Amino acid sequence: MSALLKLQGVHTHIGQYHILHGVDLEVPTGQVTMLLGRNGAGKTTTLRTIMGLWAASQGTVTFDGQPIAGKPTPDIAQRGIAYVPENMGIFSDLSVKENLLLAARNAGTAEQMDTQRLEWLFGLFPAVKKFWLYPAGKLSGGQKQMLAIARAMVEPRRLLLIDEPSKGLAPAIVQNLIEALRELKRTQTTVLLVEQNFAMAKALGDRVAVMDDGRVVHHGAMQALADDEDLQHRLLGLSLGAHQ
Ligand SMILES: Nc1ncnc2c1ncn2[C@@H]1O[C@H](COP(=O)(O)OP(=O)(O)OP(=O)(O)O)[C@@H](O)[C@H]1O
Repeated sequence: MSALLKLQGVHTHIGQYHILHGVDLEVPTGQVTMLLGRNGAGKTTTLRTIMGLWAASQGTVTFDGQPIAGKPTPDIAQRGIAYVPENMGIFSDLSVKENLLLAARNAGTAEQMDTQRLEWLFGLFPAVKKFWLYPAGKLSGGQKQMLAIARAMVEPRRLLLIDEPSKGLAPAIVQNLIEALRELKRTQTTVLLVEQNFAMAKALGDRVAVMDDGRVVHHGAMQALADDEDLQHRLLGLSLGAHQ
């Protein structure tokens, strides 16, 4: 399986702090790769470094065979990478429709949005259709996540980076989100998904990379980690049965 995205020996400094210490990571085409690890392990910094929001001080980032480290963020986005940050970047006062329109670079009105694509997104995220004319701020936490992901996908993308979509959501809502992302997975979109919720990771991941202290300390099949409670405990500090 070829890697759509590859990081080799990536170091990132934020000001005087040395945060990433040589990250090696491969994201295979058409699969969901989970990026796990304890708080502060460097997961968000890795996504931001891929997007060019932090500059890698050393190492290479290759997307579709082309080096992208050091390129400006709009250039990286233009190549087909979309980023859904943890705070989602939704405009609360604008309607769901307006939020989507803003993300559609080539559409000035809803009528100009690719209708087939819009229907596809409505199918994946029914809340987006249901609350089309509502202010986005009125949506629940789970619905906002779905809107944020729909925004990232309003134009065809080759790689989605999603940062902890389950954060702060009630378990029933997490379940809805898992269902929606399962649908997305069926479309073979390539996804790199940061998560702390192990149930979500198990439900969605094909591959997994685990970070600790600014490095990837484990990578492999998600199923192998899901089947190995000792390894989960060692890598993630999960107490047995927790987060399941
Ligand atoms: N803007 C910043 N300035 C200084 N240090 C930062 C900054 N952003 C992150 N860090 C530090 O970098 C380290 C990695 O943070 P990062 O957010 O990448 O971790 P994470 O694995 O995503 O964790 P979390 O799940 O808590 O978000 C942490 O020690 C954090 O305090």
